[in-house]
Amino acid sequence: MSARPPIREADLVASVADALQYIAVYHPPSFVKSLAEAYEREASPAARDAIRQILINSRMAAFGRRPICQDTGTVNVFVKLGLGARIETTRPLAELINEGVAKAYTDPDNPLRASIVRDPLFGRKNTGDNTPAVVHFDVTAGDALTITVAAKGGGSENKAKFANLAPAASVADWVVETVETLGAGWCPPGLLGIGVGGTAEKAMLMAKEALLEPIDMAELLRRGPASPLEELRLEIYERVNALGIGAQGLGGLTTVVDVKLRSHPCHAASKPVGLIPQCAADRHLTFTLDGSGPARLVPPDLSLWPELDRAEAETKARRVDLDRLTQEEVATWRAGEALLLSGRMLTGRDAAHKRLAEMIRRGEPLPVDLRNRAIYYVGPVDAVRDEVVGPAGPTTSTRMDGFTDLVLDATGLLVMIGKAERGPAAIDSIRRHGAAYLIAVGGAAYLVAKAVKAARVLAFEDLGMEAIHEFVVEDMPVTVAVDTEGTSIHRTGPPQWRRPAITHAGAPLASSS
Ligand SMILES: O=C(O)C[C@H](O)C(=O)O
Repeated sequence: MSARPPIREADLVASVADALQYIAVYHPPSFVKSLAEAYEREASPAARDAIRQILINSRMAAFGRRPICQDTGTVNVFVKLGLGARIETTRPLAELINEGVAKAYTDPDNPLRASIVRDPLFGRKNTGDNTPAVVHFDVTAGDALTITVAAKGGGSENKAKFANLAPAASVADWVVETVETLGAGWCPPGLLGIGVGGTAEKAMLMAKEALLEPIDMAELLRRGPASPLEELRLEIYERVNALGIGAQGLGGLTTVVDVKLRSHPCHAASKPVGLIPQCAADRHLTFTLDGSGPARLVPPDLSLWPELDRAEAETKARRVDLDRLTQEEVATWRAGEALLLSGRMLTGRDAAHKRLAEMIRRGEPLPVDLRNRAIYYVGPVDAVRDEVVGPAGPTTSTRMDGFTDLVLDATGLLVMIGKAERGPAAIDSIRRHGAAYLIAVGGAAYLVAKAVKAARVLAFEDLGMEAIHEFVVEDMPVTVAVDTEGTSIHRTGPPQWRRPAITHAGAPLASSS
């Protein structure tokens, strides 16, 4: 039998690029199925509407071949290199992988947002092509090269946690207590990846790798646990969902659709635990190269995506004209109320806020007038073809909390739009200023972008996706998250849906290891 031909450099680069393009637009079918089931089960109207938007968005992204989320992620790559694999190259493997990443993210047919900044400490300048990826290598037996690519959103990655527990401490207790502190910035409903054992870095790596396993919680619930590890997965799944956090932290039945857990031997004195949440933009794919050509990626069966429409939710929503916004009108909005926004809004997120705050502190005139305006915390994907803007879902507002009082004081800004909860100081400032905070659904970026009818950059163009834009929107769906009285939906929603945790067999859950 003749030996296999070597893996060609070009095939490797093309396969990485194709896989990243693929996962940017197609949710894994197992995620869509679980989310559709969660939608059917959901009893909380606010959470149900959020899940509906995520599912509609997922279908639009799959059919329109545009990113599910504006945050097209940090590229995580897991390489399993068979000892006998031959690659026809003189270049380092990571360099080839990064060439594939750059090719995917700058694809003119479907450009993905570049989110990576070169230097995390100083300058924070965007690299422009989303490189470099974070690459992990594992040398295995055999002669194949297996690569898993994942695109991990910043909001969920920001909520990763690690603890070195006492050997007798309960992992389930720690996970449940920790998830309760995470807020909604990780865009639930999603998954939890948990790694137990090894060392600190091993536990975190296992948590990340666990997220790449197929979703099988429905199957596990049906057949019951077959091992202590599966029992623990079930316990955590039931207890986390019993917290009532729900989709987008609005309060509801489903916070996680699955809990993935890996373990590894560890020191007798230790019990390292890594926890990494996965947002609703679950994106990963594995392919194998054996020298026979590039990976052949078959599009999923799109009939799996449920066909839902927004009509029902939108007929109940209050219409708001952003061009005639007054403090009196904003004061009539109540936390939890659904709004449809039309008119002009400004955009600005982390880097723009930092710059605005520096200008305010130096007493310099600002490049935009924020008085009585709304600002949307967003970093959109670049537009293609007839689009006004690419996918443009909200970013985590909590990161803007530190600027809120200063900006509200100095500018007369009236409305902020983002996702997830605001902290106590920001809520207090919103109340004192008679302002309001609204949320769009994180993970519904393409759907939100369809409400944007015109877009232009107004200031800080050098910040790229973080520049200040002006959007003209029509019927953009949002929910009042903090009203002028300081009532926060993220504080009032989840307690209403909190319930005692029961086992899959219906018995009350006592905590285990
Ligand atoms: O960067 C973004 O667009 C969003 C970010 O992933 C977030 O969830 O806050």
